[in-house]
Amino acid sequence: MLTTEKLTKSFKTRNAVSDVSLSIPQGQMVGVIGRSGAGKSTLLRMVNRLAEPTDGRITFEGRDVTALRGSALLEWRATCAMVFQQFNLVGRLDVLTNVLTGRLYHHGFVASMLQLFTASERAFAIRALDRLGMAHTALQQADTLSGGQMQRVAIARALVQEPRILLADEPIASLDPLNAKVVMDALRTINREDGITVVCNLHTLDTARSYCDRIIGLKDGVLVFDGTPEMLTQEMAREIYGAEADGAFAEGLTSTSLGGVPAKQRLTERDLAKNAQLGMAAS
Ligand SMILES: Nc1ncnc2c1ncn2[C@@H]1O[C@H](COP(=O)(O)OP(=O)(O)OP(=O)(O)O)[C@@H](O)[C@H]1O
Repeated sequence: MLTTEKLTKSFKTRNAVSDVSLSIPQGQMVGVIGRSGAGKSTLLRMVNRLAEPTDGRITFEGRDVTALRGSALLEWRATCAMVFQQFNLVGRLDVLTNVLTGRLYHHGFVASMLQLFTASERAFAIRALDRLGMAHTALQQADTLSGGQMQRVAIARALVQEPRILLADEPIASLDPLNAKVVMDALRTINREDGITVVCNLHTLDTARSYCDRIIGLKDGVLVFDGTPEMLTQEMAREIYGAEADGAFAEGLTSTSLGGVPAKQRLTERDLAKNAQLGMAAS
C-alpha cells in the first residue's frame, strides 16, 4: 500500500499540491487527471522524492518514505521507477546500455558508468526489451528510434529497476495515437502481469477511463475526484476541467483542448483494428 497523508508542496506562496491524502493498494492502475498546472507532475515527483514535500507524509508498506535519506532514498527511487514525457534516454548510447542504466542502484554507480554489466544483467535487460517488443533494437543508437519506441525503451529501463511502483508522468503526451495506445497497453500489461502499481498522469480523459482502475482528479493542487472510471461523470469532468470539459463526453472527445491529442489524430475503429494486428511491433 502506497499512502500520502496531507501531502503538500508549496512554491513561494502558492500551493502546487495541497493536503492530498490517498491510499493506493499494491497492483492498482491509477490515472491522475487535471488541467495543465493542476499539480499532477508535482504529486508524482514528490512520491518519487524528486521533489521534497513542504508538508505531509508518504508511506509505502508502512515505511515512512518522506524520512528516507542517503542509500535508503536511492533504494526507494529504484522501487518507485519513473518514466517521463520526454523519455530521458541518452541518445548517443545504444538501447541496451540505456536500459542497463536502470540497474544503477542494484549494480553500483561506478560500475554502471564504466558499463561493467554482467551477462545475466544484459540478459535481464534484453528480456525487458523483448516484453516491450524492442529487443531487435538493442544495439541501435537510442536517438535513431521513434518517440513511441523511445518510450518503450524507457519503460524497459524502468522494469530492470525491479520496481514495485511505476510512476508515469505524461507518458503519451508526445506520441501519436497509435504509439500512445501501444505504450498504454504496455503499461497495463506490466501492471496486470507483474502486479506493479502504476500511477500515470494523463491529459486525456478517455485514456484514463479506458486503462485505469481508478482515477484521481486534481484542481489547483486539490484532490477533487477519487473514484472509478464509471464515477467520472460529465459534471465531475466539468468540476475538474472547468468550462473546457463541456462537450468532451458527448463528442467522445477528451481533454483535447486541454493539451491532449488533437481530435483529428484520435484513433478511429479502423486504426484500432490495424493497431491490434500490429501489436507491440507498432512504432
Ligand atoms: N519548480 C517550480 N517552481 C515554481 N513553481 C512550480 C515549480 N514546479 C511546478 N510549479 C508550479 O506548480 C503548479 C503545478 O505544476 P505541475 O507541473 O505539477 O502541474 P501539472 O498538472 O503537472 O501540469 P502539466 O499538465 O502542464 O504538466 C503550477 O502552477 C506550476 O507553475
